[in-house]
Parts: sequence; C-alpha cells; structure tokens
Amino acid sequence: MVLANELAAWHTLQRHYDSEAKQYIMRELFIKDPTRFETFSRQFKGSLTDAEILLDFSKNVITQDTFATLIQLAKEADVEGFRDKMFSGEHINFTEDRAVLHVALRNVSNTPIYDNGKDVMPEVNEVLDQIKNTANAIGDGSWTGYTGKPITDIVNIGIGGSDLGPVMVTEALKPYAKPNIKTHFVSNIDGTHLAETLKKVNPETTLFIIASKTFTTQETITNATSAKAWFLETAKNESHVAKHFVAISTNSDAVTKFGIDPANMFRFWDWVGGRYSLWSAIGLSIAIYIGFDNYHQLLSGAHDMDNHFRNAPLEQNLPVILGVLGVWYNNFFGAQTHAILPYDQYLHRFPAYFQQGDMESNGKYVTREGTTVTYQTGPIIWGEPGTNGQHAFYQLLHQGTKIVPADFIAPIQTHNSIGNGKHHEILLSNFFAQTEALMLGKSKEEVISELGDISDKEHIVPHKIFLGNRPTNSILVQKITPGTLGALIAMYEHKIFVQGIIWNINSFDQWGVELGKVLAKKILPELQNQDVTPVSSHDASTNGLVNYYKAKRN
Ligand SMILES: O=P(O)(O)OC[C@H]1O[C@](O)(CO)[C@@H](O)[C@@H]1O
Repeated sequence: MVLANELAAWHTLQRHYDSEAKQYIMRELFIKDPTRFETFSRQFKGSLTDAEILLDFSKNVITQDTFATLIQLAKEADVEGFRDKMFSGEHINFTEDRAVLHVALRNVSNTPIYDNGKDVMPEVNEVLDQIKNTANAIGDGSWTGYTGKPITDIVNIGIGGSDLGPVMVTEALKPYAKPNIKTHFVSNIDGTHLAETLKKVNPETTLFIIASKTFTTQETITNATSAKAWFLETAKNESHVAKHFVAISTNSDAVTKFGIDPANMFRFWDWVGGRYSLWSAIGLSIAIYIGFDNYHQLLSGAHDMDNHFRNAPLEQNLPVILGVLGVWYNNFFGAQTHAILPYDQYLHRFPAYFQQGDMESNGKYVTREGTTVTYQTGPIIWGEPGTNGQHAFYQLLHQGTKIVPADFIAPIQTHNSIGNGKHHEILLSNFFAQTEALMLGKSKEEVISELGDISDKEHIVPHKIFLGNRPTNSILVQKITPGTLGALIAMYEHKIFVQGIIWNINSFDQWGVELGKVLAKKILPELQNQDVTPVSSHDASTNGLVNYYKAKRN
C-alpha cells in the first residue's frame, strides 16, 4: 500500500483545494444550489430495531466534485477491501497478529464468522447466554448475596475500554434502567474513586464486576484487590466472594489467581480490542442495568449499521461519508481537532467515549509498512453536550482562529417532555441555530445595519463580525433508544476504521500507551522506599519532582 498522499485522488484533492475549494463560501454554495440539502444528506433506517438516522452534511465546504473525489480516495485506499478483510476475520491487526471481530459480538443474524478457520459464533452465543442468565437472575432477585438478600448495586471495576463504554451506554440509556438496580463505575487508581463509591453501597447487596481484558492492568487489579478486602471486612469468609465478584477477561489464569471462581468468569477473545469491547461481556453491567432485551436491541442496532457499512455504496455509506469529510479537513484544511456535540443530556459521555475510540485507534505516525507518515493522522476528539458547550467554548468555534469541524447530534423525540415539550424545542432551536450560524456567519454589512447609527460605535463593528463558513455535520436521530444508540456507536467505529485505512495505519493496536505504564512501574518502588537519599535515576526534572514529593509528603 502506498502512502495516502501518493494516491491519485489525494493529488486531485490537493489541486482542487489549492485552485478553488479553499475559497468556497458555503453560504454562496447554498444560494447557487437550492437542492444542496437533498444532495448532501442521507438516511439510515435499521431493519432489526427502531434506529433512524439522518445525516445532513450539506454544511461542509464541498461541492459535488469534492465529494466524488473524496469517495474516490476511499476507493483507491481500498476501504472496501479492508472492510471485507475485517468482516472475514483476516488478521488486520498485524502488529498483534489478531483479527478485528467486534462485529461478531453483535452479529445477531448469527451467520458464521471465522477466526483462524474456526467459526466464532458458537462461543459468542454461549457467552451471550451467560450474560442473559446473569442479567435475568440479578434482575428478578434470584441471584442473592451471602446473607440471602437480592443484589441492589453493581460496581464495575475497569478502565479505558473496560469502563468508558459501559459508563457511556448506561448514562445514555437511563430511561431504560431497571428500577431495582444501581450501577457504579470505578476506574481511576486514585483511591478517592473507590472510596467514594464504597460509601454508597452495602457489601451484602453489591456485585463487583472486575472487567479487564488482560487482567493485568494495574489500576483495575489494585482497585479490585482493595474492593475485595473491603468486602471481606464485613463478609469475613472467603467463600462468600463467589456471590459478589465476577470477572470479565481473556485471562482465566489471572482470574483464578485473583480468587474468582472460574464459573463466575465471562470470557472474551483477543480479537476484541479494548475500545471495541462494550459489545462483549464487558457490557454485562449494561445488560444488568437495562435488562437483556434492551441490551440485545443495542447489539441489533449496531448489527444493522454493520450491514449498512458492508453493503451500502460508498457515496451512500454514513461511516464512509463521515470518514472522508474528516480527512478533507484534517489533511487539506489543517484542522487539528474534531468536536462531537450531542444535544442530548443522556449522551453526555459520548464525546469522552470516542476520545478513546478515535484517539487510541488513529493517534499514530507509523504506517502499516513501518515508515513515518508524511501527513496528519487522527484528530483530537473533544466535546460537551449542548447547550452547555455553547456557554463555554463556542466563542472559539464562531470567532476563533482555528477551524473545528463538528458533529451536532440530536434526537427528534425526547424521553423527558417536561414543560409540554418546551425544553426540547428550546434545545433543538439551539441545535439548528448553531450550525446555521457557524455556516452563515454575519457580515460587516449585517452588523452595521443591525447597529443602526454607528457614528460612536464604529470601533466595535469588527468584533461583531462572524466569518462563518465553519463546517458541521448534523445528525438527527428519532430517539435515543437502545437500537439507535447501537447504530450510532457502530457508525462512529466504522468512521474511525475508514480513516485509519486511508491514512494507512493500524487502527487496532495501542503501543503508545505502554511507555508511561512501564516508567510508572520503575518509579513506584522509589516512592515506596522511605530512604531519604534523593533519587538520581531520571532526568533532572523527574528527579527534582520525585525528590520534592518525597521531602514534603510527611
Ligand atoms: O481491559 P484491560 O486489559 O484492563 O485494559 C484496559 C485499557 O487499557 C488499554 O490497554 C490502554 O491503556 C486500553 O486499550 C484498554 O481499554
């Protein structure tokens, strides 16, 4: 595979950008083409769930030529070929020699999917049954604690992909929560996270889910060990652990060594990347919280989107469209970041979830061939829910010096139609107004005509001008249901896939998180050592910081 910027379509895009596209003014493009919304919007409708998504990408700095060439870029990068390799279990995560098969976990149509010649579906379904049985037993109160009381609280202990997905989804699907179960999440090694959670729960009625693909992650194992010690302070007897601790992992030896009964282990496989693992048993807390049927809808919504990604022509394909538009701004306009702005309070962790999903996948400078890229790769992902973001950072979006392409996401129907729907209409009026304002801007003439007599106000005119022409996608869904959420998440996962293929990087490993972990393990014994002799094994700054800490800590 050649570098992305060696592809013919990339050169065409560069010429197109230099010669005309960088001067495109969206408000003029809209005047020229009254059908621009119809040309640049697509609809997705799930067949297994109620998921419906409208993607309006007409407020982008593109023409039909731009769009056709962006799609051509995806073709030349062989997005379709790599997509098919992913679905057929090829080891496209070649640095770890692994298949990338999170799609198998939501393959509710149950067609065979192979890894190393073996159909993975029977094992996937076995674990799915185990999830179902556990979620049902906790939901109906038949899973009881060591004193015979039903479980009322779930504490998921995990970090990164073993935390962010369940946190985001349980927040997003709160309207579907079972009334008798509360969920809590402990991820940070900072003891405060565990301590504050333990204050809220009772050992007799709490189930701890230890979620770790590797079961070696320092934060998770330390938190799990402290949680077990806390539990045993009251329960006293080790044999009670079986009713209160389950594990989700690929590492059964480490789970057994930790003291969790193998019967209480939910397995998953090395072909599930951590940041794609909410579809595996890592989603157990979700299934317990919203019930298995809703959890199944979540998987089905994602499966619908998988089918769309596999089968829709590229120019109709939502993940492909989002992917190539991101490349357009990242690589031709020099955008450094991409904002995800959900106009739905339930989606308040959606941007944080895709910080890992996107940045751990595509934050890489080495190509699949091991050379250094000569172009930008993954953007910085960030965002907050609307309208809070408006009152915080939108000033920069509207009048700052940086280009920030943004996705605006909103549901047509709210779960909370309080005030006779007034809140939701105000929310949506802001959703529509923001993308309009970002695109249109406000000219000098408009400012002057608004101000009327400007004789004593001329100096403020420049401050009130909005240049506009700031690109956004509007993503309208019918309602945040389990099916819709599943489809939305899968849409973004595949968008990340498309971009990784175009940039010719491996989106499925994460070597970049290792170095800091290794150095922390070297520093820990130096902190544990009470010897006051200053450390000198690091650079001057790190020595200085460690020694300052050691001198001041007592
Ligand atoms: O599930 P584990 O093995 O505890 O890993 C947690 C997280 O740590 C990482 O490996 C990197 O920090 C993530 O990819 C992963 O989601």
